[in-house]
Amino acid sequence: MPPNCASRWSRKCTKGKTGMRQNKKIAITGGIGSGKSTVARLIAERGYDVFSCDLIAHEIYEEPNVVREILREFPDCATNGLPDRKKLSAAVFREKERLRALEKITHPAIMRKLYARMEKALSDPVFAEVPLLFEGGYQKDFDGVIVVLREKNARIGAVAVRDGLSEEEVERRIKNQFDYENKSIFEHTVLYNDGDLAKLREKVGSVLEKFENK
Ligand SMILES: CC(C)(COP(=O)(O)OP(=O)(O)OC[C@H]1O[C@@H](n2cnc3c(N)ncnc32)[C@H](O)[C@@H]1O)[C@@H](O)C(=O)NCCC(=O)NCCS
Ligand SMILES: Nc1ncnc2c1ncn2[C@@H]1O[C@H](COP(=O)(O)OP(=O)(O)OP(=O)(O)O)[C@@H](O)[C@H]1O
Repeated sequence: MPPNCASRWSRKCTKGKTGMRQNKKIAITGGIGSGKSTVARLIAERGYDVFSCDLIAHEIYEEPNVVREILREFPDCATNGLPDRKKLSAAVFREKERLRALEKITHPAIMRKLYARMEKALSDPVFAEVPLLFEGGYQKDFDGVIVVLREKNARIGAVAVRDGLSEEEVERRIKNQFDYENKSIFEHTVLYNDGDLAKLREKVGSVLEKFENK
């Protein structure tokens, strides 16, 4: 089924106070390499609209306002007058304060774009992959949250291979993320990515049933 096709879902969008269509918004989150994008793809395959903050995070580097602010805050991370992702990455993942400064610029721009897209989405529910949901306190803006959990060594190995990073570089990113292993996440829908892709597909099916029947 093509993405954006909501026709097979019997659930109709409800109307809010403004009379505007209101679709239920579900965030997909989890640590680096946990399988968020894979889960997002499996959900999209079933015809739901699914957005990705990772993709939007790349798009905003085309926005003149964002570029200007990043260059002002990180003049040492430019190449040919534009923000250089490699230099930024080397700077921010080593120093929490610099990461917070970058996020202060990027997160509002990312979330603005995401909310605008979700408002226009056709499917109900609509999903969004939001890697830094808890770090940014954005969970309150969603009607539901799916937390994808995967064993740490499997995450590190998969990301190192996928992105050509060293295991130390992956661990550095994990250290800057929400501690899914020690924090209470069990009020949300937890999806354990602890098997092969077929098993994950099955689990995604069960989770979707839960949201369809709510
Ligand atoms: C620092 C940047 C330039 C590094 O770019 P690079 O191309 O090397 O990595 P990329 O963007 O593909 O991210 C790879 C992975 O790193 C992790 N990561 C990215 N940003 C962050 C962050 N702010 N905190 C912790 N982990 C992060 C994510 O798991 C992500 O999937 C870039 O990640 C960035 O602009 N980050 C700030 C925007 C942001 O917070 N993005 C997260 C999605 S909401
Ligand atoms: N159950 C699984 N079986 C085999 N490979 C998997 C499984 N889940 C995820 N992977 C692989 O692990 C890697 C990381 O998964 P994915 O990209 O979905 O994670 P992510 O949480 O979106 O990562 P990031 O935070 O870096 O964006 C990918 O190469 C993916 O194909």
